[in-house]
Amino acid sequence: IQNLFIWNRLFLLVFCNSTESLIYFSLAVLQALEDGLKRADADPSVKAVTICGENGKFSAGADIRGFSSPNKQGLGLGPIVSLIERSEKPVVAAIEGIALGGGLEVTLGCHYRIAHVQARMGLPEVTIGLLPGAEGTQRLPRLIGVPAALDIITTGRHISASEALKLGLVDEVVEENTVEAAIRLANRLIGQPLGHRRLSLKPVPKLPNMEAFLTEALVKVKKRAQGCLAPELCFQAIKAATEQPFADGVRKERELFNILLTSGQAKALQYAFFAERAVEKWTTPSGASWKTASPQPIRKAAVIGLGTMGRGIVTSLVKAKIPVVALEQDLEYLNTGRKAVMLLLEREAMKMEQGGQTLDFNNPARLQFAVDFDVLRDVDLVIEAVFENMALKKEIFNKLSRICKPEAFLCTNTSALNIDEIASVTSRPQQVIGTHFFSPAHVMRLLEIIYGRHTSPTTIATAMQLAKVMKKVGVVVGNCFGFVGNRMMFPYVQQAVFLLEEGSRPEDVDQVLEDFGFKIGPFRMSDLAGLDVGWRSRKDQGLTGPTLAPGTSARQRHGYRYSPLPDLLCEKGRFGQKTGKGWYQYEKAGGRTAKPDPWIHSFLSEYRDTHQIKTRFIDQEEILERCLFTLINEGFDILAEGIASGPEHLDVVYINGYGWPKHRGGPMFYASTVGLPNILAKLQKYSEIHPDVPQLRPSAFLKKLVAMGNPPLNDWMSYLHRQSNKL
Ligand SMILES: CCCCCCC/C=C/C(=O)SCCNC(=O)CCNC(=O)[C@H](O)C(C)(C)COP(=O)(O)OP(=O)(O)OC[C@H]1O[C@@H](n2cnc3c(N)ncnc32)[C@H](O)[C@@H]1OP(=O)(O)O
Repeated sequence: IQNLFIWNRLFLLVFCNSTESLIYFSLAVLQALEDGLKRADADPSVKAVTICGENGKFSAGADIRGFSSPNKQGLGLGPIVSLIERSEKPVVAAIEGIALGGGLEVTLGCHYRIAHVQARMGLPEVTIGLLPGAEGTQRLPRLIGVPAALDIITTGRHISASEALKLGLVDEVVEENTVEAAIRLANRLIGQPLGHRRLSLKPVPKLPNMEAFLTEALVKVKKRAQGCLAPELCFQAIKAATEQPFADGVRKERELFNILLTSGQAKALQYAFFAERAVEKWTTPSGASWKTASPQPIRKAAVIGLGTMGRGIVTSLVKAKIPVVALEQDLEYLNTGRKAVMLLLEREAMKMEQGGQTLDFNNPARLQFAVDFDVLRDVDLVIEAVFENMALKKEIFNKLSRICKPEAFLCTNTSALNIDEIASVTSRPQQVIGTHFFSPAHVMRLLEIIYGRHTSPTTIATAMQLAKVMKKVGVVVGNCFGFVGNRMMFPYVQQAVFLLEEGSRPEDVDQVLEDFGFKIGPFRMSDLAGLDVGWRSRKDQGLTGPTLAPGTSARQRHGYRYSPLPDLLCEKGRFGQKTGKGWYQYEKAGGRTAKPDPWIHSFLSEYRDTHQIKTRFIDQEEILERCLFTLINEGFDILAEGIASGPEHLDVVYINGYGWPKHRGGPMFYASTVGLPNILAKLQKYSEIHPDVPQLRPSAFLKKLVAMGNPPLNDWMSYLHRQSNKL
């Protein structure tokens, strides 16, 4: 390649056992980049430079692990980007695969950018609690303007090559070999002036109403951030670009970057990034994992029940391009379900069209509706999503076991029911598995995958593969009441209700938890989900309703504290949003705006009078600690019982399914930041005050970890194994 200096073999990280490579900067890569540029500059035979990645991928940016190491890798990238920009020889970036974070910032130093049509670009630093700290917050607004730069930097979203071209982020999009196209362009550029292509020398394009635009944008950014610091600091860095010369803007960017780098939020978000990837590598206590099991292909699936969950699941399968049969019990239910599914799919198709994609769902080979179980004979996998009722589920599974082909997998969408009991009525318990979707199922990313006593590794692998194809985060967990998510949620909600008995109001409790970062507090959540759901479950468990033994104390069950408050609300027809009244009042049945309800306030004070409970002021600290620490305490029991194979699993469940603020890393990560001795001490304190609440009694595993000196989260599970070995 005569007059060109081809930058190649720079970024290489071989991952998994595939031949693909994902590239991110290490110190060695930075050094090589700097040395090479200097050599290219000094060598008169080099007339132009092309920078590309290897194996069809440009760069995934800096090594995220490097940010938490004392020797912070990637920090020297800004000066190298400047060095590229200053080069007297034209430098062209050939973007293939991905150019993310520092990878994209390198291309902003280049004088021209060519992207392959399938390339994706972005500055996702905000998602790991940082900002584009290699001068990206100063160059991008100069290239594509403030509104587009703000959007890309504060959301961290990936953009396609065609969007990048429209925005002016790249100069050309090619379908053929990108590196060759870049070399051709570089050849044409030799000897041409480059000054106008150096972004640091350009002004930020003016807006007629920049000040007003920025004021409004900040409000939006803050609202979306929900307590996360990085989006606001990204905003500040871009604002600096609009107000200050390039060099001062870079100084400001560095200052803001350092604030973020040393913040707990960046650590939490980076932990969450790796936690999500760690749960993909599932294992079970018996040693099953990807290494021991291969997923089976799912060429056709079925969904039984077209209620809220079934509709979302069908939509997810269609989006994943898996042919699906949707089944209902009769034509009336089928028609209602069909209309609802088609509406969801139309909305999804519209959203996808905006991103240049299509969704084919009007083809009967892709989506079929039926009432007859016989159509299930040839499906590879069934997801049952009927009403949460054991007898009904068992009846369906028994039927499925007789009708479906022997190799078909049978999944149940349940939030708490026993997988083994459901599997027991089939002739293939090894192919029965729980798939707990979260509502709305076509939106929520979490999929709890619950193996029973007889579930085979192949079935787990197939369910995990299905999650991946549906672009969901599958988390493999063991079988127990409520599995991981709901089991941890029970003590949290229970404490919230106990706090009402003692003196709080629903809006006080919600406010504290929303200030902590939850999307919605427990009472708003309960109103949204419907209070009748829990009521039905408590009736099934004999905790309330006609099966309750006469003479049972109103506030005790099985010798422990019980609050009948949610049951009393249901008896009054207050089911939440759907009836227009619950813990809050709404403008109408189905309304969404929660308003504190004076009726609830007087109902609570009458309740306290009836039960001779002295109303007391409960401060924010107590609300937060009692709700969160009982949830975390349950998490330690779950780990000790082997229901989940590590704390990351619990954290991924909570971040993706329960609105836990990601910038706090998940409940178990949060526990590690609060310090286990502190959590233990508080649980001990509250447990002494409320001895009739077993959920406040510290878990033996938590006590063990404190006794072992509060080890880091990564080491927790090793203490558990040591403990079991001794036993
Ligand atoms: C004065 C201050 C100056 C500061 C200068 C700062 C300069 C630059 C900062 C940055 O660049 S920050 C990093 C920005 N980049 C990202 O956030 C990208 C993160 N990665 C992804 O989004 C995805 O991994 C992907 C690149 C889109 C690929 O997705 P895919 O689904 O194909 O694979 P994964 O399973 O996600 O990843 C495979 C494997 O690779 C690991 N990995 C990916 N990216 C990084 C990274 N940037 N650093 C470290 N490790 C990375 C990922 O964890 C997986 O590892 P394993 O689980 O297989 O071990």
